[in-house]
Amino acid sequence: MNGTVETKDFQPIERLAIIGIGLIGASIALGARKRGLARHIAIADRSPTNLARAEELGLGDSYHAGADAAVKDADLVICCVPVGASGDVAREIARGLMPGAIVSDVGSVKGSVVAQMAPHLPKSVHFIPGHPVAGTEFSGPDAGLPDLFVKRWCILTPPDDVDESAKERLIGFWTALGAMVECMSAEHHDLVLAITSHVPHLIAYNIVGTADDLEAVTESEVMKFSAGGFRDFTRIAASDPTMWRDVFLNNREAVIEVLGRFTEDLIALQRAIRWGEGDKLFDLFTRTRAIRRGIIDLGQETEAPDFGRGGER
Ligand SMILES: NC(=O)C1=CN([C@@H]2O[C@H](COP(=O)(O)OP(=O)(O)OC[C@H]3O[C@@H](n4cnc5c(N)ncnc54)[C@H](O)[C@@H]3O)[C@@H](O)[C@H]2O)C=CC1
Ligand SMILES: O=C(O)C(=O)Cc1ccc(O)cc1
Repeated sequence: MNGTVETKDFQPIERLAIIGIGLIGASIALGARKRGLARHIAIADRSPTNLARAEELGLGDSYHAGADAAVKDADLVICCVPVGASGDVAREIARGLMPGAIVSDVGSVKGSVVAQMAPHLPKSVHFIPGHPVAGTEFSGPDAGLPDLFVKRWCILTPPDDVDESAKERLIGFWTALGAMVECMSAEHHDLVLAITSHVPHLIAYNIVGTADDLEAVTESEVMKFSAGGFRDFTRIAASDPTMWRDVFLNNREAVIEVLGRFTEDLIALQRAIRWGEGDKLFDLFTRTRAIRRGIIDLGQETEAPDFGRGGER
């Protein structure tokens, strides 16, 4: 366990309930413990194996097979399950929630999570969905990292009539975990993430599948001659199948919109290669190089730790 880090100006949460103790739930638990952000961390998971492992790792203070027991008296509840399970969790916790509690989540899709959860939650709680844009290709409680969110964005999608003090409290929590917070609508989030995360993951799954299906190239050749680009795709394509199945099924519209644009642009590139239009290729590659350099100038590539590789085990 890492030592406690002083976090100024954040009044600790009395009882933090984490529902789903996988990569993200465990990283929140470890990060909150390290920084003294919660007096009691209650953990629930429907997998007895993951719950037992969380207890072995000492991720929390109490462990519950049922989410309803974990949320009792909790002032902050964070749902950290695959997005397709959000509705089930909301239904399960609804009756146990304390009036005035903040209920949030970490799902990679927001519109569908709101549609699944909001109808079940009592009006007496503050529902403020969230998404830390940080992760790795690993899953389960062993994958948790206390500094996963440091210098990473966390997007919140508060409703228009959000209680401002509840919103500030949640922003304070994520900031104390080391994240930078930005608010936007759920719909906008889903479009932005479709292009920056969801479609890139789909491309990785597809190219690794295509390589695996190529009869003329053996699997050992793929492994042996993987140059940098392909290796990066294989890391992404090792991401959790349940989580990513749920992402695509729950962000259908935005993913299909972005895929349509992507396919058109790919066909244009195919044409340029077929007809030897080197200028077109050169112009695009020049434009994309500038985008990468812009990301580095923003400090998002050099300063943030590379958990993708560092966390490999
Ligand atoms: N993996 C990543 O890099 C990132 C994931 N996310 C989002 O975080 C959420 C969790 O992802 P991970 O932590 O990676 O997944 P994970 O697979 O590591 O953990 C999910 C946990 O939820 C539990 N669970 C599933 N259904 C449940 C239910 N109905 N009740 C209680 N527990 C249940 C599972 O047993 C498992 O322990 C997902 O919604 C994902 O979209 C967000 C940012 C990054
Ligand atoms: O491992 C990677 O490269 C990721 O992209 C991690 C990730 C996965 C899902 C998210 O919603 C946010 C971050």
